[in-house]
Amino acid sequence: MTSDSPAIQDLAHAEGICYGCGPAHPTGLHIKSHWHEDGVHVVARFTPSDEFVGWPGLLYGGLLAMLVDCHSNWTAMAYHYRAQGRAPGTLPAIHCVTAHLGLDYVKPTPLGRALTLTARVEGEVARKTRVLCEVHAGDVLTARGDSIFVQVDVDKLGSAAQA
Ligand SMILES: CCCCCCCCCCCC(=O)SCCNC(=O)CCNC(=O)[C@H](O)C(C)(C)COP(=O)(O)OP(=O)(O)OC[C@H]1O[C@@H](n2cnc3c(N)ncnc32)[C@H](O)[C@@H]1OP(=O)(O)O
Repeated sequence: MTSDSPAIQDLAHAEGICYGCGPAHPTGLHIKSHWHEDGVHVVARFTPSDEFVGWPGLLYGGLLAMLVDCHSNWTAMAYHYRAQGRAPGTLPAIHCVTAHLGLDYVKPTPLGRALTLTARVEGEVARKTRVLCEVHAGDVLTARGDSIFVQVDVDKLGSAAQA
């Protein structure tokens, strides 16, 4: 993993204020996604602190959904940039939103341990893109995502919310 290079979020949308992945959110999670050296997967690491507790010692499932949502979405966007033969941060910017978030909780996810999220596009990258994501705590697979992300014209998102 090329984690010493800038994250896709920092390259593509440094001013982003998404709670999960926006680099500019003052108190957000600041999820950072990087291409794996295999050129197929996009990887993020996150160590949940005790405030995100569900059952004692275990991660709250909603937080896990946030991690999978944001990382999978950035995986979709990274594939879009690559399919167009250009780097994140080049114009025009590419934006996707979650249409469907699918998540299986496979094993309890511990607090205080580094989680590794490994995602890839399944099938073709297109306006509607399917992303598979696995969450591991050490060697243990704790969650599996299967989600759909749709490319949008971001200028229309705000007006849609006010309609
Ligand atoms: C500044 C920016 C920073 C960007 C910084 C990044 C921030 C990251 C944020 C993390 C991600 C989020 O949480 S985003 C926030 C949560 N998501 C949202 O608010 C999205 C709300 N939903 C929508 O706006 C809309 O439903 C859309 C855009 C998803 C789709 O509407 P549309 O544009 O009219 O397109 P539509 O024709 O209906 O659908 C396109 C294709 O997707 C399929 N499709 C649509 N919905 C679904 C669905 N639930 N499950 C499966 N497939 C679906 C359709 O069948 C179709 O397939 P086919 O016929 O073509 O085969």
